[in-house]
Amino acid sequence: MLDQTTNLPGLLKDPSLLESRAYVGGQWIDGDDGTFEVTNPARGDVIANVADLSRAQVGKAIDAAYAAQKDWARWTGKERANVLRKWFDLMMENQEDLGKIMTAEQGKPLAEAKGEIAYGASFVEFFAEEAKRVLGEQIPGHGRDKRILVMKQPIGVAASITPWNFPNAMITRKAAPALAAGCSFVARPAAETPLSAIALGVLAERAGIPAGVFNVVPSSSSSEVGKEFCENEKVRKLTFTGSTEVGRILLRQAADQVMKCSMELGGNAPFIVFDDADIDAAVEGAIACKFRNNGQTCVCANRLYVQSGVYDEFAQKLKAAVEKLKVGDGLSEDGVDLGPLITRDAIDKVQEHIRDATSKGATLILGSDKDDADGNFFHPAIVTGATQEMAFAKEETFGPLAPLFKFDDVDDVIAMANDTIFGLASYFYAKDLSRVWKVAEELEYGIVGVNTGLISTEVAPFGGVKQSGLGREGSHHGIEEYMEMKYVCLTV
Ligand SMILES: NC(=O)C1=CN([C@@H]2O[C@H](COP(=O)(O)OP(=O)(O)OC[C@H]3O[C@@H](n4cnc5c(N)ncnc54)[C@H](OP(=O)(O)O)[C@@H]3O)[C@@H](O)[C@H]2O)C=CC1
Ligand SMILES: O=C(O)[C@H](O)CS(=O)(=O)O
Repeated sequence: MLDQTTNLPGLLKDPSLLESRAYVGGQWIDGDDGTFEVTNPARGDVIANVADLSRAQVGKAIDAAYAAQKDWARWTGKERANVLRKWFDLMMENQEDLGKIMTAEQGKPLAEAKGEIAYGASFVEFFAEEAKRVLGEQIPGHGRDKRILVMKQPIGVAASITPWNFPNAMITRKAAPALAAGCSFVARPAAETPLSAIALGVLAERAGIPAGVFNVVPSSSSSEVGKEFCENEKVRKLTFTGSTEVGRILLRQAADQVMKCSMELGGNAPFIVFDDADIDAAVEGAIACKFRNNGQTCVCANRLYVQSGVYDEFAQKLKAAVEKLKVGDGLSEDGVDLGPLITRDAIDKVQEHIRDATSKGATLILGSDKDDADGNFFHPAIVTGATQEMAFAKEETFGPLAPLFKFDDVDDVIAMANDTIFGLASYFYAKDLSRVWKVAEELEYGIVGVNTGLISTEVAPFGGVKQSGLGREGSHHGIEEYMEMKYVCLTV
């Protein structure tokens, strides 16, 4: 660990954004279960002691959301749009401070954290606009005296459980469409990164979002909160981003109420480079796709398949590019590309995958399976000679390891790419148009990046197939997750 303490309030233009209480029903409250520590993963020091809410207090937040929702739904779409737009404006006005809070609790370099604030804010901006465009239908009746109306109405109270890797955007990607639709919202952030979520509550209050419409319930016990969300009859929608393992738990719990769920779960993205690819562009895309957030995203390339004719060139150019990446403390050093991993466990998993691969014949051409720095820092690694028998072919590494697989035939690589229970993001680089169509159609994934390694945007429907999830977030489709459709049959 770096021997330096984090004076976070001293870094902020507006220290009041650094709140450690919960935001429930428009009130700032302490936790009945005391507080839990939030640490800086780069330095290991405690940066905040955050309110630890009990399950009963989470129940009270649900009550507040339930009480506020009906009136919020009576606002016009434009009225909701105006306060959401104000929320967006406040996020962007405070981008620097929100970025510093995120880097302090999550570790990503400040530039990347500020980028996430803009990304997270873009969902608020987008769904502020969508709030005015929730349309119903009139369908020609099945009888001369029948008139058919289709209404779209907000589902009610929505509850979210989100991970530490995108502490701002994973909440706004859910809360923005929910609020735009006229739902109220209870957000439970990851215990590793609650400060960014609480800061969203500070700005929601300033934006004029009514008390009880947006609530933040930090807690050290995620399972208790999950049970409250799934068992409380006032909750009508559960939206989760995280591992498939936890997604399964929540789906089982939500089944008792047949609750409407959105699940953004794990991935194992293939990144395929064909021999007609622009190799330099493919290397640039691989860096962006593999090492974004230090490999800690569900859409990061987890397996890199390179056609044999360009394998050596790609491996050499990728190694040269990765060697230039700077590892360091995103709060105190300029030009840092890779911050710390979130925990020691995250490092252990990367090391485990490297050792598994080399024990099965892979070659480590960059990096080490040992920590080369104290604490949570781990330098990026590349292995060649990767095969489908190695752990990363089935498990998500969720860290800075790039395994290179060699292939010859297009049908073989599609089969290998699809040989996983996951189906979130996939990528490939090629120029031949018939090959592009064939591969894009045959990859079994919710997202396909063609000649790009970055696919994250508020205007597109983000989500997975197979065991990577249910539903879509972002785009005009995203608001449907928070609406119910009502068919009215009028006899006239
Ligand atoms: N598809 C996507 O968009 C994303 C997928 N992921 C996947 O998640 C994994 C890594 O992220 P990670 O945060 O560790 O994932 P986890 O699934 O462990 O945690 C995600 C969230 O769920 C909470 N949680 C954990 N167990 C329970 C439970 N029993 N009931 C209710 N909530 C629970 C966690 O709380 P706490 O941390 O406080 O325990 C956290 O807030 C990877 O597999 C990654 O692919 C991650 C981010 C995005
Ligand atoms: O949690 C994640 O990994 C995100 O869903 C990835 S992205 O939407 O920020 O690309």
